[in-house]
Amino acid sequence: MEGEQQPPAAAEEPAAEATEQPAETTTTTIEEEKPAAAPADDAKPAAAPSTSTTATTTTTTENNERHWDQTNKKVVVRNVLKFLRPKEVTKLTTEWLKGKEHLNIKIIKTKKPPKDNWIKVTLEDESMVDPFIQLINTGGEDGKAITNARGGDLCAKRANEDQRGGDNNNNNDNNRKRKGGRDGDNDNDARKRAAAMKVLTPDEVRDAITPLWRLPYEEQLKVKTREMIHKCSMKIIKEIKGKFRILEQEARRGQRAKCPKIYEWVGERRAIEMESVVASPRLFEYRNKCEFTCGYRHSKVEKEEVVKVGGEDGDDVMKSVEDGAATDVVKEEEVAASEAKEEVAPAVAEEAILKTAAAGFLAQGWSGGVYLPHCLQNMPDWSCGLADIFNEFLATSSIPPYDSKVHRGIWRTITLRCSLRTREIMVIVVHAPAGGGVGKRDCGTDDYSTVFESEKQRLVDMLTKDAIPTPSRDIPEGYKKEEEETSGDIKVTSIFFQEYVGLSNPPPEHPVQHIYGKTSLEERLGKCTFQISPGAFFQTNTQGAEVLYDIVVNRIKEVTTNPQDTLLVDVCCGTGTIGLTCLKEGVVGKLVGVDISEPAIADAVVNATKNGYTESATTRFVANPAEKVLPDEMKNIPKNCPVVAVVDPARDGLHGVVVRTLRSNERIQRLVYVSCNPTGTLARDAAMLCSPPTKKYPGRPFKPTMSQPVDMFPSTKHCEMVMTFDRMSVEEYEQYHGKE
Ligand SMILES: C[S@@+](CC[C@H](N)C(=O)[O-])C[C@H]1O[C@@H](n2cnc3c(N)ncnc32)[C@H](O)[C@@H]1O
Repeated sequence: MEGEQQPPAAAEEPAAEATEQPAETTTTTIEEEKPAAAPADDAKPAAAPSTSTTATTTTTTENNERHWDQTNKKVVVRNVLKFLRPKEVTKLTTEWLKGKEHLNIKIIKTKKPPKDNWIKVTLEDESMVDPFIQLINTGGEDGKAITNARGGDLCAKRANEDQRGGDNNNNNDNNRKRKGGRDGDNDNDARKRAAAMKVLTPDEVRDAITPLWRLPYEEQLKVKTREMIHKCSMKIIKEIKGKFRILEQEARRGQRAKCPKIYEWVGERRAIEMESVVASPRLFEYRNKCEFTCGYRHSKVEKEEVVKVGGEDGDDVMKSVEDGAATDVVKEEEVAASEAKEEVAPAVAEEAILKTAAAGFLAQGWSGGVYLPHCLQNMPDWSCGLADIFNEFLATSSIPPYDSKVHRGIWRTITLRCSLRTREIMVIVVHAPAGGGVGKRDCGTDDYSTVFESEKQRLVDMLTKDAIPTPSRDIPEGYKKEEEETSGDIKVTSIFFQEYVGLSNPPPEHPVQHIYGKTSLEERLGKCTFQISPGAFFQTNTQGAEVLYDIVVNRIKEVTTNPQDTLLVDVCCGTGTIGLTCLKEGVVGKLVGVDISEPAIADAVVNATKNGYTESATTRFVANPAEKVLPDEMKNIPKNCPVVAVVDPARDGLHGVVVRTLRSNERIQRLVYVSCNPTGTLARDAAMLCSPPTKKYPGRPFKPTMSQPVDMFPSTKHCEMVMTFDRMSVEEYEQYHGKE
């Protein structure tokens, strides 16, 4: 997430600026090379079948394996050349296997970041991993080495043993060599580790997670408005001008007939007028979803209270003399034995830091341990109260937290979702298999199968037996307790466990195991009620979402002269929130929603009925990637039906096919783009929507006509944007491009 720096699992949260997408291609077998598929993110769920009826969600772990991450089938091959195109990557990997058909190795996917010299290869089956590694590292039976185009040796390793291309095992030999290469590097590493081991003060935690917290709210809004002007509207104009320049160059080279004159609006001083950021109705405790990482909390201990216990290999293990609570500390060292040697540099060990199993935020990366949410103004009391329960549980659990560096341990993340309006709380506990994470030891010391079920039950009891405790908060001055709209106890009403072996976070449709209470959360937003399943997206600031959706409703209302007959195409519709709100507000009469997430679409189908839309002619929800189904969905809309569109993609923005479809369907005169990444992917997509037509992006261009930022995350740098695009008129278009 951008400013807020929630732990990594928050799929819908703003994260770092969009980075260059690695080239990822899918091939089938070595004999039969299929054309490269569209780039897709590793973490993206597989395509779901198109459906207009209720999409059922698997709520058991029976089929877990089907969905599990393919970590065990992934190999990282290093020392390939940089800057290979997807086609070249496919060609290269096919060449590796040429003449080796008898080895029966099948590559199903490759991933190659353009600027790196490694390729991550996914094999069809785990049994192919060792022969493949052997082939790359030692050559074929003919003894012919497999090299890169310059004759350099390639080096293959299992992805879960490789640091940069796979994960984070610091014991990587290559790494050692690199680190040991220069003394200065070692010093730097030690310094970095020492800095990482520093225990942050509450102010420093707030600086890391809510970096604008020191500014009065009015100032925060000004900072965000300026950021939107410079990094969103000016960036879009720069990108559009860049596209004109490319067209000019192509025309000069004779690659196109002519280049149109630059559109007048693009050259204007304030080509995209940016409105001031609309304030969030709640400034504090606004989050309805909190995600905690399980790990170890670091706290300084008085030196007199600590004896250093020399581990077998001289490991620095600290033990509290006072209460004899060494077990947790020692346990962690056990779980991350090899890592601990690297982690605790001698200078650092002197600092006497006690580590206690806990859940919270990684305010300074994994090495710095987890920090409690109690000092953060945006965290509601209920989430801190639940964190207290989790911390009591973890500190007394015989099962350790997961260590993502060595992929060992069990408890991974905890997601809490709450509706203050219905007083319901949903808890989702993500854990590695009870038998051990992917980095488990052969000796079985990571196997917690015998105690896992009883520990699960103990946690459920702790979460549901009594009222949520009132946490003791450490909030700075100026914090005003928000007034609640409803009263009464807030209770944990549903609990899920989710087993996951992958290295990152589970995709939305990864199966969950329902353990307690209701199977979904109910939230009220505007005039609608929504069911939310564990894997479905929902805006994390409920009152902020009402402001956001109001703006969208008004932008749509402005152009629907005949609302009852108008159809809204809601791309990335989630649980149907925007579309159903528009129906309820009477600004459109029909709705087609598309979302890649099956659980979200299953919710959307229920939500349509919940809010009074039972007719299939009124609502249709499709569970599939928009790039796959939108072209046909658009074709199926009756010719005489007026259409408006809203898109609300995740941080990686719209797929090129979606931009092309929206752009080329000139019956869409207005497009409302809701973006959680206005300085990144919105700028990119806006330029593709507004530039002169090309073969790839045909159709009269759009123009941005209103840009309304909305603050959904006070105290953080993040900002949501509603940008309205209107189709350029035929007359204006002809001024630049002549008559068709
Ligand atoms: C920011 S959320 C918006 C959801 C909804 N509009 C709302 O406000 O609750 C982005 C949504 O995009 C969906 N998504 C991600 N990739 C997609 C794709 N390729 N096609 C369709 N939907 C996608 C996610 O599942 C998620 O529900």
